[in-house]
Amino acid sequence: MSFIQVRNVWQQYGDQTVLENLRLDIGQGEFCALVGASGCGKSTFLRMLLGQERPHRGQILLDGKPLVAEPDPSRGIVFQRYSVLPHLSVLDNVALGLELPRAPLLGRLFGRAKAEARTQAAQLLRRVGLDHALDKYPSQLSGGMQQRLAIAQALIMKPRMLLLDEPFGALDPGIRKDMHALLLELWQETGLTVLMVTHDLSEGFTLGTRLLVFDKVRNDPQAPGAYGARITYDLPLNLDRRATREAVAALPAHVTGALKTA
Ligand SMILES: Nc1ncnc2c1ncn2[C@@H]1O[C@H](COP(=O)(O)OP(=O)(O)OP(=O)(O)O)[C@@H](O)[C@H]1O
Repeated sequence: MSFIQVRNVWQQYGDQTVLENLRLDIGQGEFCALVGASGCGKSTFLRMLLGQERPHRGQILLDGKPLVAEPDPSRGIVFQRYSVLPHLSVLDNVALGLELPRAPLLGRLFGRAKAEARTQAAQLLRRVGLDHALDKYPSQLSGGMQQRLAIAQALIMKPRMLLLDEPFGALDPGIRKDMHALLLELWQETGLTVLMVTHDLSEGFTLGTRLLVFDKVRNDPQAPGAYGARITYDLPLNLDRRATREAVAALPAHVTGALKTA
């Protein structure tokens, strides 16, 4: 059974149909790049997967069960900008994700639990290359560093699905390349299912194991809101990389641990 099943999903706001009849199966560990014209509903689709909004019609299933229409730790999201909290340090931005669910009233843990949350956060920040910036504030970070922080913030909850809405759109080409490498490494290591909206087709081709093209094929000038976008192309990509990841995932843990250290 597919991890994500999208069954005849429609979305509309007032009398404007945005998405029509999306049908899609996504397996655990796929990396889907979503492309399409501006305004055709890609972010709307991510918001439905996140549980921020419900489909107007149709259903989304996760592991065969209806998706709960509220944010849930199994789903992490990174936006192009403004994902991180400006008044918290880098370390606190990431540790907060662990603290909030465990201490919902005060929002903070104390003693050993707090130390553990901070140690875990610091380890992940080292993994994304931010170990030298734990006490800095987001405004003191470059764009690339802020996105590393946003990725760490999303990953600390160990989500199964990572949703990325043009995460590298505001970055310089050199920094983008570094971020691509980091994202692929994290994807390879974690078995995450990734859905990434991008306006850069080459980025989609480089990173994705699958390219989903959203397009509005029907248009009625008399009723501009009548039709929405559909997925018009669903192309498999980078099959070698997918196969490599599957082969790595099949190796015993002691071997992969040694590989990572190496
Ligand atoms: N909450 C909302 N209420 C009303 N209309 C909305 C709402 N959210 C999105 N829309 C409309 O739905 C359409 C799709 O928007 P969406 O942001 O999903 O497109 P997109 O493909 O992600 O665009 P872009 O590539 O420019 O980010 C737009 O016309 C937008 O104005």
